[in-house]
Amino acid sequence: MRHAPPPRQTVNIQTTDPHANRKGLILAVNAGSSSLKISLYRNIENGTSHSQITSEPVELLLVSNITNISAPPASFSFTLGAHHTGHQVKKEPVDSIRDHTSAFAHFLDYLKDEAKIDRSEIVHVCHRVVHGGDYFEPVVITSESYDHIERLSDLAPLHNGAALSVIKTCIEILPSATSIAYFDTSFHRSMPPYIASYAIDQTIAKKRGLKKYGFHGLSYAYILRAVAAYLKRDPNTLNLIVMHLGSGASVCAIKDGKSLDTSMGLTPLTGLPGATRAGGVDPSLIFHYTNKAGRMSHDRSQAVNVHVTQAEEILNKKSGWKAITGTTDFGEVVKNMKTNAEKVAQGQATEDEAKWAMAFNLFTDRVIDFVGAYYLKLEGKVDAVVFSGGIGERSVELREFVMGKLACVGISFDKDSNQVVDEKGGEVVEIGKPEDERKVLVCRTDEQLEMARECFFERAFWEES
Ligand SMILES: Nc1ncnc2c1ncn2[C@@H]1O[C@H](COP(=O)(O)OP(=O)(O)O)[C@@H](O)[C@H]1O
Ligand SMILES: CC(=O)OP(=O)(O)O
Ligand SMILES: [Mg+2]
Repeated sequence: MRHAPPPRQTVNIQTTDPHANRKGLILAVNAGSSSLKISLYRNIENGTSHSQITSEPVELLLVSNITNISAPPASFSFTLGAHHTGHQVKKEPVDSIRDHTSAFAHFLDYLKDEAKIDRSEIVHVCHRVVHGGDYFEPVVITSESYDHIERLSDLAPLHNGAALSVIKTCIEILPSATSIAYFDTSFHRSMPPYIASYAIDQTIAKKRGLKKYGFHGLSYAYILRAVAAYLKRDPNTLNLIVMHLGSGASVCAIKDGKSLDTSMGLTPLTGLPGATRAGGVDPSLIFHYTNKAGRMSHDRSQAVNVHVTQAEEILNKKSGWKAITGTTDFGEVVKNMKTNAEKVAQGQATEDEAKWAMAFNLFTDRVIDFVGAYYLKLEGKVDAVVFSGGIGERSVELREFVMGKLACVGISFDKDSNQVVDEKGGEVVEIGKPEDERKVLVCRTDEQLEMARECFFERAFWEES
């Protein structure tokens, strides 16, 4: 069984390794529910016969973030060099971006015109694929693996279809590059069967693969590695409660460096609410919401075949804080909540004014449900509580709320440090009290780097290229 990969701070490449010559560029593509994040890397160890790699094996050449894909106009950014220190060529709303395919096409134009990168230099394209089913290891895209991912699209309707549409484009436009799928589900294979199973007929469950898979695994693997490096600890000794809070949000309990439990399930729908996702609801709710729950949805916004019922469409695309407030942007939710705070406190807010606090309170309430449960599951032995994802990394208010609740178990945070996270560089920022053994951290997750790094270290991929 392959667990979370060990830290790769120091790696030996043997002189005799015939595959040490790992030349070429790696493109890493992360199709999130509302975003497409693309990073291009160059291998630092080009052609070296023997070396000690002391930091990342790959160097970031450029990064493009396309956000708000599900709530147009999408915002497109293109930065040469690293995220925060690089030279931003462009950041603008782009009307022509309506889905992940058009977002990727827009990126390719910039790659050629602005970065002057010859596409033929790209040897591998790593794709984040959210649902891998029983595929755990990264796989080269062949017609068989493509079909496998396509069959799973119905179990990740906001994701697998989007990833496949980008994979299709890559196969057509970058024919000399190998497309490789990396799965979010892989990290959670360590969940014990009693945690991963649902209390249903086990014969049917096994036959149909009806169990908890868990998602955001590339992010959790990256965070585990980054936190271990920051704390100077062996990742296999770490117990963490990690919150990945973005348009899709989940919490993971990591015990001894392995996923013990996570809040998403068979699909990325359950657990916490998301931008357009309901999160966990009583399954009966949907039959009271609509009498067409079982009918197929007519939504054809996905480029590849995704077959979902109206129930799934409502709960995945027409719910979440978008349904409560009208916006998918949690930053807006927080801003408007603060504007209306006084009226809400005085009981004088209209429903329209109170909806922002309602969305914030509902979301954070569910976050602490899982944090509390995982604290007990880890028997209080927690080395660090980690905030991550677009909301976890940026929302001072959300972190303050969650940390306020954790005070009752003695995990405290520093209010001032929490305020200035945005101003600090680095992948991990500490917001706990320095003297506390149990750390409170914000980790800027990077699923693209996780894939590129794994790709660099996988000899088989370089043998094939
Ligand atoms: N300043 C902010 N405060 C709170 N939430 C924010 C802020 N900025 C961005 N966000 C939220 O982060 C989300 C994006 O998170 P991210 O993890 O990047 O998304 P995805 O789930 O698509 O990968 C946005 O949709 C928005 O809701
Ligand atoms: C699994 C999932 O919900 O991913 P994202 O948050 O990127 O949409
Ligand atoms: Mg994401």
